[in-house]
Amino acid sequence: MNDPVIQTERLCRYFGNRPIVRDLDMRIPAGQVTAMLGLNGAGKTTTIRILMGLLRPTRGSATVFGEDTSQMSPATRGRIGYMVEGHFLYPSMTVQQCAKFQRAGHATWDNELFHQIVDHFGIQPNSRIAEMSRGQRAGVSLALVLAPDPELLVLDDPALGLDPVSRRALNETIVEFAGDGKRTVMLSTHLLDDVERIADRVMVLVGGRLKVDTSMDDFANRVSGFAVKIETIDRGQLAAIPGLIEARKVGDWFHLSLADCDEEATAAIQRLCGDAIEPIDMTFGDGVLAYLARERGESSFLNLDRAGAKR
Ligand SMILES: Nc1ncnc2c1ncn2[C@@H]1O[C@H](COP(=O)(O)OP(=O)(O)OP(=O)(O)O)[C@@H](O)[C@H]1O
Repeated sequence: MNDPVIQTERLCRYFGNRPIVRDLDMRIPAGQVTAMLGLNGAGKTTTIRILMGLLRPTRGSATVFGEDTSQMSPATRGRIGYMVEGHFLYPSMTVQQCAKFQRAGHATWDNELFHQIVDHFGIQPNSRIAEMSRGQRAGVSLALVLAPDPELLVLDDPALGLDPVSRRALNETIVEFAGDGKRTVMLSTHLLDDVERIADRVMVLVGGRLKVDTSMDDFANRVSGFAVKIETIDRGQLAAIPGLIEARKVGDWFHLSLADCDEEATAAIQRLCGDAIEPIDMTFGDGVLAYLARERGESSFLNLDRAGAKR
């Protein structure tokens, strides 16, 4: 098997005495699009900043192209395109000036590619950054990052605040870039629909820990849902269900989401409610939400009916 492009081992990062990234063992294979999901504050940007050599780990290690990220050589850095959250660009520059400024720092620069991407976002090359929409600025940032033809593209929440048309342009550009399987993309995002469209792999960070790291197909096969008819379940009973991700009360039913459901798990559920079990079709979004809602700690006993009645 090929060496992973990104690898972390027991990676930890504290801010003060707060653990933000915890024991992360991550392997990002070459030639795939990997999406990192997680609630606000889960540690996605912190992880990316460590991978880009901008932040040192408190413990553990991170390598990109086999090189320790805290001592990354300029040659390795040159193989990476990194687009930061918020797409910072100098407001007074025009698009062309941005390109001229950026290409001076890169031996490889594909000007035609730069202009194709800019055009795809509906941007005129002589427009000034200060006069652009957020989506257009994202387009310029992406073009600046892709024009040097990086082998690894790292995008931190690239779709933040973009309208649907700009988002589509962004997704199409990412897919096109990764398309031939020679380049690797890692992005953090909150947009589950986009992940389904463009990602090959998904990671879910929960409270700084990696709870999911798998292919999209595997994720769909490994997360299952059941509706069980039972008045109440206590925490002890929930703890006895192996692989339980989340339990939500919906009307007279509890909806249970499970990872890697096996006979033992099914038997544990049957002990609770006999045959009053119905399988639920779980979408990708349902599966991810089960992990994320559990993290927020509000969902285990959420009764949607009651929530509705309060309004
Ligand atoms: N330099 C810093 N000093 C202290 N705390 C920090 C620092 N950088 C990040 N944090 C804290 O670490 C936590 C994780 O932040 P991070 O930006 O990694 O989350 P995230 O998963 O990217 O969130 P979002 O989805 O909102 O972008 C947050 O609580 C944040 O306030």
